[in-house]
Amino acid sequence: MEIIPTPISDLYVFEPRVFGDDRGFFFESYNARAFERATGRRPEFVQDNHSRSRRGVLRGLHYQLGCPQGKLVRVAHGVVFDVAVDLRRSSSTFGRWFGVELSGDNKRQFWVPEGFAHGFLVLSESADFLYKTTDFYAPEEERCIRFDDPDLGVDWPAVDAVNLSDKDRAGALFREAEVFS
Ligand SMILES: Cc1cn([C@H]2C[C@H](O)[C@@H](COP(=O)(O)OP(=O)(O)O[C@H]3O[C@@H](C)C(=O)[C@@H](O)[C@H]3O)O2)c(=O)[nH]c1=O
Repeated sequence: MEIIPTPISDLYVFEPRVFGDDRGFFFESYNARAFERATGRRPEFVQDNHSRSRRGVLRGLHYQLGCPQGKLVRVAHGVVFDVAVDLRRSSSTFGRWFGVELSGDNKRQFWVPEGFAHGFLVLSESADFLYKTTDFYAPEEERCIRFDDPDLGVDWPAVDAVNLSDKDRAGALFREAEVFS
């Protein structure tokens, strides 16, 4: 597994070693030892999630204020632009975002630890998005920041139309959002 550091501390992109042969391919989609070597952590993942979205769907930018979740995310089929925003006030990169293309072809994974907001935009006809989380879903703790917040200025790839849930359309401005210490 290749570890690709990012300009934001604790945020990593992983590229697994893929073994292809005439049957197809094999790769380890999670290995606790390799994860610990890369991040210095061996979290207990308690939930695995899978969503499917059409082209132009944008889910985010989401986080849980209480019960914050670290998320190890990947795409099994399709292409997305995946974004994490540092919401840790004490961080030197507070308010900065980082984005990476994740696809069924590049098999890249993105580790988004607790203290970040997370979202993605689907660039292919559809995308199957899979992720492991370090805490359980806690709807009362869910928060959403607008994907197009002017202070964050995330440079999303252009799509014909962005498809948002009602919840995400009502996302907060970054400057008014509750964040982490
Ligand atoms: C996230 C989640 C949703 N649900 C339910 C609630 C709701 O009825 C339905 C759809 O929920 P949402 O619209 O919140 O799903 P979605 O917009 O896909 O939410 C996800 O977005 C990405 C970007 C993340 O980072 C995730 O942590 C999560 O917030 O699924 C669960 O039962 N468990 C869960 O863990």
